[in-house]
Amino acid sequence: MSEFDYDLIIIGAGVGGHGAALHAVKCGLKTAIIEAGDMGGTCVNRGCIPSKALLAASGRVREFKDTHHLKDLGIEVEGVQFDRGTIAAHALDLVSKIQNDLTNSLTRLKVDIIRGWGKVAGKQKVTVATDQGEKTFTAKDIMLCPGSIPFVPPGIEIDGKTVFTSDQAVKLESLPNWIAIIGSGYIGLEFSDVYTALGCEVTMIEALDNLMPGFDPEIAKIAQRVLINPRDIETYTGVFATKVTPGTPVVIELTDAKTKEVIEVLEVDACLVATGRIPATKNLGLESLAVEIDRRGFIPVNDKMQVIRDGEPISHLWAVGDATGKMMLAHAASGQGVVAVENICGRTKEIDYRCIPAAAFTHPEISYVGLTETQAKELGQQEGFTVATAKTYYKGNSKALAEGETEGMAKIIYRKDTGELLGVHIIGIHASDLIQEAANAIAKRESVQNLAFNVHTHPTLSEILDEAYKRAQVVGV
Ligand SMILES: Cc1cc2nc3c(=O)[nH]c(=O)nc-3n(C[C@H](O)[C@H](O)[C@H](O)COP(=O)(O)OP(=O)(O)OC[C@H]3O[C@@H](n4cnc5c(N)ncnc54)[C@H](O)[C@@H]3O)c2cc1C
Ligand SMILES: NC(=O)c1ccc[n+]([C@@H]2O[C@H](COP(=O)([O-])OP(=O)(O)OC[C@H]3O[C@@H](n4cnc5c(N)ncnc54)[C@H](O)[C@@H]3O)[C@@H](O)[C@H]2O)c1
Repeated sequence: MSEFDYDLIIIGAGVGGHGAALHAVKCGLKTAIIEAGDMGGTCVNRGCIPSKALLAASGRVREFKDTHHLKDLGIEVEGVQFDRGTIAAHALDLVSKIQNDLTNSLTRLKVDIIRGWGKVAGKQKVTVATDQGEKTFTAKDIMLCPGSIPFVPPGIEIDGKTVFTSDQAVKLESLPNWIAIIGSGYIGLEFSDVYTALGCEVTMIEALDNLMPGFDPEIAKIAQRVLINPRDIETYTGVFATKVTPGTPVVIELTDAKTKEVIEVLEVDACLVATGRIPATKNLGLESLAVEIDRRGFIPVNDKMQVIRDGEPISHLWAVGDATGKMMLAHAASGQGVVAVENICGRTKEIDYRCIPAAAFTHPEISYVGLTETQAKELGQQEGFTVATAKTYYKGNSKALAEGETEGMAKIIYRKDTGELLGVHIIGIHASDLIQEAANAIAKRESVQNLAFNVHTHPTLSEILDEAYKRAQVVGV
């Protein structure tokens, strides 16, 4: 008989907590998961799932509206009709299905689901504020997976109707004629894709000097040409939205990032605030173990996912997911969860962020894995190697030509001496699927010259990467 109620208690049933719980059961750990809100967290309820459902429907509308493209394939479609409410319902139904599947997968595996607000209450102890009062549980190990919430800059007022974050946008309650989107990151980009496909006019406001600052600059340039310029999108860069007042109209004060002077006041029908996310690490009881969150509120962890205090791991305390601030992605969260459980079971494992891919599910898509060219060059300077790149284009690929979808590029970044693949960046149709091959290669630290021996199916888009590996020139071997 164990001295603890559980081997593992997980706080937060988002994808991080869920991934960890499934792996814990597989490893024979008696596991409980605590959730105060919706089972499945952000990804299932307010993130990946509903946004991809909206992108799927709006992407089809965009396709059917592209009469020139269809005509080239010999197809004529007259007048595309869509129903906003049904598109919104498709997203909502999918959320409900996946939420149920996720909850059932836990109950089937006999993971105890405890509903309420969980807090660390000292070493190997948690309390939960349930509907029946506070309960205390002990566990050999505790894993924190509280996730993140939208960041709303000061001066911006959210009313949830005319000024909102992605939490409300995924419900697609209206299609404003003119919507301002603040931020040109993942959420800004994906929602500009949805809104423009469904006929809304978009004004995109980005504080930094370039749109999509998180992406490789060459890819961002193509993205601007393909995803922004031909669409009903007006853009501001180097400009902060310093004051946003909800209402009819929504009033937005724009301030130059350098001069700090108000340069314009916009009046629009609605405003989506997509300015990043912050960790949900308040009221978690971290002080009971003297854990100090960092300046931005993230829980400090090492690559084994142990929580760090004064540079040293705290025994039996783990954290994964958005709250660790490493890579705010669903699959990164569950990958971290698996790593933590492996270490809990005594098998040393470290997370390898280099091989975790990311994708924006726009039409066409953008994806990447590993280092950017700048990061690779910095590493090269530190470690004494030269970096090279090779690029291939969708317009040279038979499958892309057959589809009539020739906008796009793949760029590979590698060590010129050993050929080790360091990073891959893709824009074009199915970029989110194509990146996985590169992620697997980087995980094994494979070289481009070996990757070039892999035979790819013809005619497929995968030949875009095949061609890039073959074009790469390695001098050291
Ligand atoms: C619009 C949008 C689209 C996205 N699209 C993608 C995508 O396509 N691909 C992708 O990889 N990522 C995407 N993401 C990011 C992804 O949703 C997150 O990276 C992921 O949800 C993080 O998982 P998590 O488990 O760390 O946290 P969360 O999913 O935020 O889950 C944390 C859970 O913990 C609960 N909780 C918090 N504190 C407590 C407490 N003290 N007690 C009890 N319960 C608590 C919360 O209620 C929540 O349910 C998207 C995000 C957004 C907003
Ligand atoms: N497909 C996906 O994987 C996916 C999709 C959506 C969200 N996400 C995750 O959700 C997180 C949040 O997404 P996001 O798009 O909100 O954040 P982001 O960090 O990707 O982009 C935010 C952008 O807003 C800009 N910004 C910040 N404050 C501003 C202001 N006051 N005025 C103008 N611009 C401002 C920033 O410079 C940045 O470019 C991301 O980190 C991402 O990991 C992932």
